[in-house]
Amino acid sequence: MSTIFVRSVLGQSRRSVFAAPARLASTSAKQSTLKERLADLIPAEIENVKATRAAHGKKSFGPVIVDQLYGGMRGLPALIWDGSVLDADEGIRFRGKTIPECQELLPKAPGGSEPLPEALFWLLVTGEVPTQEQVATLSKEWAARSAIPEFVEEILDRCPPTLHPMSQFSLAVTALNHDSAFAKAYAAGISKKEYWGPVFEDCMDLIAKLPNIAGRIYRNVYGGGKLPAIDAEKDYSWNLATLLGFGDNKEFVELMRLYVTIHSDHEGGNVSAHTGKLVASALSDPFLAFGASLNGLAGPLHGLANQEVLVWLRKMQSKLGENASDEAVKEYVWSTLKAGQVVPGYGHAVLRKTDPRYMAQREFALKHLPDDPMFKLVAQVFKIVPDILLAAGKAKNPWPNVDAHSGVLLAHYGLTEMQFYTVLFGVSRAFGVSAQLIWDRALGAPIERPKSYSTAAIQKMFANKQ
Ligand SMILES: CC(=O)SCCNC(=O)CCNC(=O)[C@H](O)C(C)(C)COP(=O)(O)OP(=O)(O)OC[C@H]1O[C@@H](n2cnc3c(N)ncnc32)[C@H](O)[C@@H]1OP(=O)(O)O
Ligand SMILES: O=C([O-])CC(=O)C(=O)O
Repeated sequence: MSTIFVRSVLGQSRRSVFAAPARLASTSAKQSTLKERLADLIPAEIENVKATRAAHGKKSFGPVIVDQLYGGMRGLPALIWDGSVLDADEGIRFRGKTIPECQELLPKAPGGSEPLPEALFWLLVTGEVPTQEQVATLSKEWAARSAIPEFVEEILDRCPPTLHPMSQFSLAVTALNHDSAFAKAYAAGISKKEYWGPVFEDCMDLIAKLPNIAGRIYRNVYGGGKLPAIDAEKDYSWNLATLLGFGDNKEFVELMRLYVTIHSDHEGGNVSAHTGKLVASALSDPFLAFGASLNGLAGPLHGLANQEVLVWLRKMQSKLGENASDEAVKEYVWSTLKAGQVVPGYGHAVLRKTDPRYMAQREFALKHLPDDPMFKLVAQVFKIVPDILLAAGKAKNPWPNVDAHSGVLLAHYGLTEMQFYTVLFGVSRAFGVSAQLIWDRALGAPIERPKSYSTAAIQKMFANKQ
């Protein structure tokens, strides 16, 4: 447990569960399951939050300026989420750990070198690095929960292949609400204090069922035959890769482990995470909440950008041919801007440096596919775009984000269907949203309801106060 104490107004010392660096779960938790470990941690964190609110609840957290009301609430401090924090220059930390630290510390598959997403989920939920055994137990538990109801299979089978994979994904996830443990428990009159238990069960089911949903969408839309069964002896990413038809490619399986780990969470305010939190604050169950997250992730300024990047690169390639000169690429980038379009994969609402998720994927490419022509184009664009965005003078961040790199890795291994890419992002984002929903219910987070103002009210408020 943490060594950092928060002093409450009652003068009692409170332990902050998550204030100290993550430590090995084995030292404090023996071999408990994730749910048992969470049950241990919740009471102390409830007290920690109470103490923090008692000590600081009435203090100002800085001014709000009118531009923030009109400007997408950029930078407005408005949410609490301990699972991950985003620094504008450094990028994301999961429970205090950078991506390279996660790559080093989290358990890996036998013979693998990328972290297992199971371990990342344990870290997000508990703040602790799990043991190899705890991770293996989680893989097995997810495999055991992986089957999707027949009627959800039928919904997917009835979707026209022309329906975007993200719409199919959102439909299927929403329909899982049919068997929600939380919705049933709520209808039966569960006490507020117990909410987190069935929400945890729903989140475990949600994550577990996503490979079957993603695999079915992929095979329905793009062909590829009957969906194989989940193998309970294998990890989540191996199963995901296998259901997509790429399980026999070890490098692709490793890519899935890295991909699902790094796309999982990006603090609380991004569109998909915040949407899930908002919808669940009305006590909609995790399937309804995550369905809504997916609908946000499907927007081109958010998760769909990974599809848009590859579409844009392919268009560039077909116009300029392979091995285009820097001058030709520059001209192409300018033509995108002059047409009033964004350069997909560049810029960010918070980041002001190159996204470390981009760098992790670049490292993967340098290790496994340094000569891939499309990777070379991505690297060439990386050299060229930032200067152009700076010269154009609008984007606050000219550097690449995570979406600038993911598509080229997937395409290298033969997953060339760009419209499917955001589904994989969604599988990963379920990890972060789930961890957040579990903690929100454990800590009794209330329904969200910020205040909106009319422009007339703003004008009246500041009339004669120039
Ligand atoms: C997983 C993720 O969600 S990562 C983000 C994925 N999205 C993309 O890659 C799409 C391209 N990027 C963008 O559209 C933006 O940079 C966003 C949506 C990511 C961030 O938006 P904002 O926080 O509003 O960015 P910012 O404050 O820098 O925007 C200022 C101006 O620069 C423009 N701008 C920002 N990024 C870009 C870009 N990549 N290309 C062209 N123009 C850009 C904005 O459109 C805006 O123009 P406007 O004043 O005419 O409205
Ligand atoms: O943080 C954001 O706003 C967008 C993003 O990169 C993510 O959600 O992964």
